[in-house]
Amino acid sequence: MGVVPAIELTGLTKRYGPVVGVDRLSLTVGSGEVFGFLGPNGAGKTTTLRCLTGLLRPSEGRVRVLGLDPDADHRRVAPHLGYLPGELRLYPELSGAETLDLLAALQGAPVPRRGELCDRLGLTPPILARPVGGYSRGMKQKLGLVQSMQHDPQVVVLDEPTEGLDPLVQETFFALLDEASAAGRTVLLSSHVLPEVQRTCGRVAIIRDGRLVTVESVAGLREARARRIRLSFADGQGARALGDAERWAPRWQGDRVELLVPPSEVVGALRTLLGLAVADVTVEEAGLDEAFMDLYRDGAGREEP
Ligand SMILES: Nc1ncnc2c1ncn2[C@@H]1O[C@H](COP(=O)(O)OP(=O)(O)OP(=O)(O)O)[C@@H](O)[C@H]1O
Repeated sequence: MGVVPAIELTGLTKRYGPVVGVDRLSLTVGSGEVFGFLGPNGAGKTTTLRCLTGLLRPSEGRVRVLGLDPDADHRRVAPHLGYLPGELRLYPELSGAETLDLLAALQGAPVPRRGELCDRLGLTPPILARPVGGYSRGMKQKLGLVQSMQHDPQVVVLDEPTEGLDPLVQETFFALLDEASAAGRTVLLSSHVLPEVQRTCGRVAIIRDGRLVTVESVAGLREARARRIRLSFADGQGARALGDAERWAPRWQGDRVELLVPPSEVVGALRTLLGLAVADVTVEEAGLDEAFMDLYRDGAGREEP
């Protein structure tokens, strides 16, 4: 497919009557990327993924998967696209194997990876022979993962893929993502689980209220994250004036104070603070989840209309 991006959204807008699910979202994801899609509840993640897989028609804007319109060109896109919905609905009376056959027919492609994926995820032939109505939540999720990759698609779209999976199976899933990326496949992964995103994704987009807040590399987010400076004072006087350092929103607990300071300002902050009667000081990186949380909460960098 040459230089055609695996996924390209241009001004994607989806309205449900008066409710705007996604608002002018533009995003490009290249081949071989494992791309994270994050945002608080109701941010528009599922809506975006449904537009990407041709299940919803955009109100405005353009969606391209491998250069094709997944709505108008559904039959051409389907063999190259895998999708795990957030709420997988299955026919309870069909067996696991019949379910995979049915979904393969909809994908319109051979399923060269089905056996290997079932093996690795522990879906044995006796399990696959049972009706899925009797499957546990984790077993259903595994079946969902197998169907999303059984036809070895170029682009895999996963909505909350590790829901219900035990930690061992999650490790297998992470290995599958690494392998997919190494093989030049593209994975778009919507998730609320920050360590999972940190572990698997190269870049992440954060959306909020249907709008793109930021697109960042996970490494970039890590570098930009604030440093946590903790100071303690030995004289038992509790909270006191911190001079210039007040602007980093000090949080006091008795004689100890904590500040979150941008990396470029740490040295200046320490100069100011160490002029006070400090008994002890530590500086450490704040967690990546805090960087995410700030973006979730504030919508930093969000464009106004
Ligand atoms: N079928 C629908 N009819 C009306 N409004 C809808 C419909 N589907 C989604 N919405 C609205 O669109 C917005 C985005 O919802 P969406 O399900 O895409 O969010 P999400 O980011 O996937 O949320 P979550 O993390 O809770 O799954 C919400 O305000 C939601 O109420």
